[in-house]
Amino acid sequence: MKKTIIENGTFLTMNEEAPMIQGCMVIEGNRITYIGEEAPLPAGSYDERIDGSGKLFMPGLVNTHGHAAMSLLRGYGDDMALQVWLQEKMWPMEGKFTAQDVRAGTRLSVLEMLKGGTTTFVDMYDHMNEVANAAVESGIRACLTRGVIGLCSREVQDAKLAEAIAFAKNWHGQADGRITTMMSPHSPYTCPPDYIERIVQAAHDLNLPIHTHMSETAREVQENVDQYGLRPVAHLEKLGVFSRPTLVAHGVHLTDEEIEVLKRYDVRISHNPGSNLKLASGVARVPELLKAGVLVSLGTDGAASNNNLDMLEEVRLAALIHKGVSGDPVAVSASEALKLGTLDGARSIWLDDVGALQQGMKADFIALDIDQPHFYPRTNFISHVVYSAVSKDVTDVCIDGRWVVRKGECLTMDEEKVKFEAQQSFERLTAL
Ligand SMILES: CSC[C@H]1O[C@@H](n2cnc3c(O)ncnc32)[C@H](O)[C@@H]1O
Ligand SMILES: [Zn+2]
Repeated sequence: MKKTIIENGTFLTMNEEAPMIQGCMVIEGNRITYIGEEAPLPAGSYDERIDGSGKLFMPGLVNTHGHAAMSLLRGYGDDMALQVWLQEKMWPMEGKFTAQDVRAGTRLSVLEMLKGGTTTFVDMYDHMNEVANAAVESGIRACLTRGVIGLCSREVQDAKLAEAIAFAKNWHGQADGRITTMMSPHSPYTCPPDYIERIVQAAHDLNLPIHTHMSETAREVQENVDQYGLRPVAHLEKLGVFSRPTLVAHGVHLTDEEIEVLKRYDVRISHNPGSNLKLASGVARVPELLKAGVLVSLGTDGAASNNNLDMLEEVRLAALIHKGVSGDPVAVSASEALKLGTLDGARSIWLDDVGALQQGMKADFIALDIDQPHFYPRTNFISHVVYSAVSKDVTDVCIDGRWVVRKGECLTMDEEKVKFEAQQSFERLTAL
């Protein structure tokens, strides 16, 4: 098994016992086997020695909600509210997407995410074999789910559910365990109650978690009350969704009581600050969720509502917006925000061995070039990463012990080809 040592590095570990280490880290196969001030073995004992001076090493960022293929629609429907944006812009265009388009859009997104330091992403979409193949090819870690919208005939519902089940079964644990799967009713407003119940049953049968959009806008909450007499949290609780491990995207409009319900069921919330701001959906009650002990993580959502997949930006937004709306400068601290984007992201998708630089953890980490003006003076690197760093600072990315980005270049994907094919797909779609 190959043994690599990174020497003379600055390590931001996300391990509370030793948050910052100046020293070295050893990787054997796909695991971190040592991190500390002194090298554990003589220099000649390693297959590879990497000089980490001038670099900050930290866990890879974990993007817990998105629709990668939607990068094809970046800039296609700006400055609109969610329902209008979905109905008038996204769904008509997505209706024209072929598997090839999903492949092109997903590969573009994966390239962007890798270069910006994201090592794991969650994706809910259609044509998911293309998404899984992009994960295999690129080396990224992924938690994937065929999202289903049930506003269609029973036959089409059946076909979509069968496809979601087959996808989840076939891909769970693939790519050396880098791929895991979930089951996804898109939302309470796009899936009739009996369809949600059938998806929950399938998740039980497959022993898989559920991922869904919920309580993203005030309008959605009101319409749920009008249609079903319940707010979305009570509605999904009644349909048994929370009887499965659940990751909810958005959760913007929640009452104190609903936060308690989510805590009781250990439901996890993917906070998508950039997308929520852009779609004017509101600001999630993250300080209250954290105070109640709900596990919160960060997501970009699709690039059509963000409009990038820059997780460092989401970390910064998470640290900033809650100060702004509450008037409390410690509403979400820098270290809390960074935890949401790394360790808690991994925990939110039930990955217990990624998200920190620690002995025994999977080797999913990134390096930032800290020999730049905005990282000086070298005082508090947690502060510098959250408030000063930009995605361009990411120079190297290692996932599952494999380098996928070195010196800013993706080693697993042909960048020019990926960009060309995405442009071609967009042009074909808009010409139709
Ligand atoms: C069934 S595949 C996923 C589906 O979700 C749509 N989508 C993208 N962003 C959002 C969002 O913020 N809220 C709800 N739905 C969203 C996307 O267009 C796909 O159709
Ligand atoms: Zn979404």
